[in-house]
Amino acid sequence: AHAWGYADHDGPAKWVESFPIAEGPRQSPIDIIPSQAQFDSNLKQIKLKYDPSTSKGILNNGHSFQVDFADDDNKSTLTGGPVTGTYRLKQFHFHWGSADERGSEHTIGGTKFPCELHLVHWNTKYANFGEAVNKPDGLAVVGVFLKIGAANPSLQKVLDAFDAIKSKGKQTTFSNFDPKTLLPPTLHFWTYDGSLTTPPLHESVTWIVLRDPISVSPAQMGKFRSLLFSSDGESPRCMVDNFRPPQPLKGRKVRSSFR
Ligand SMILES: NS(=O)(=O)c1ccc(C(=O)NCc2cccc(F)c2F)cc1
Ligand SMILES: [Zn+2]
Repeated sequence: AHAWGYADHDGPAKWVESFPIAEGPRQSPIDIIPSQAQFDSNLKQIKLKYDPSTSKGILNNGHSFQVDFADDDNKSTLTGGPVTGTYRLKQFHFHWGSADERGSEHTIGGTKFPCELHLVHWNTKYANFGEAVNKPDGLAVVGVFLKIGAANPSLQKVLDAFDAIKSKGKQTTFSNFDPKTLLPPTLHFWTYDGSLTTPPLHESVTWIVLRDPISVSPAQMGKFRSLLFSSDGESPRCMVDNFRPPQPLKGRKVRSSFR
């Protein structure tokens, strides 16, 4: 079985054994070097239209936790930015560290953030997520950095559901949540062609990494670290450091929507 994780025995350095694309030409995440990004005046603003009624549930999948959305119509979509057509919101999830000095997947000039939010969207030119997930233009993921500061009330709504999803496989309903409340004040972004940052590492993602972070308090980061990788009955393993380190750029260009 393709059991993978973030420990020494099954972590990012080992993924290539089962997923050779781990050494492919468009792997994610990357280190974004702002001075080497190319401003592209043809990049449109990204338009995120999210309907809170599409939020369904929250699940601990043993690698992270995710909030899932109904994606049977165009109620919650991403358009504009670097993408053509309409991409539907499927889920959002996070990656975080065991301490505030690490946790993000993308880095900015080598700077790591304590946490990174990923809003996952699939291209409606394909029938569904499963069809889109391995196509070169199949997915668009918006990445948002979290920076230590004031407690984030919108994030707190998500964290308040954690008692019901502490261990792997647990899920509960999560209704009427508006992911727009997790976005920073401006949608300036960097964009590049990349991949899923977890196995199967499909090279199917147009990455849209927002320049501005949102806030998270130290106590809220502590709540993230209270989740477990392990399922009930197994010896408890704290869900921390569930991030892949930056991968080689291999000649790719990173474009910016801002000067
Ligand atoms: N961190 S990220 O934003 O790059 C990322 C986003 C989505 C997925 C995912 O959906 N995985 C499960 C999954 C389910 C069905 C089919 C798949 F290929 C698959 F990867 C993995 C990583
Ligand atoms: Zn992710």
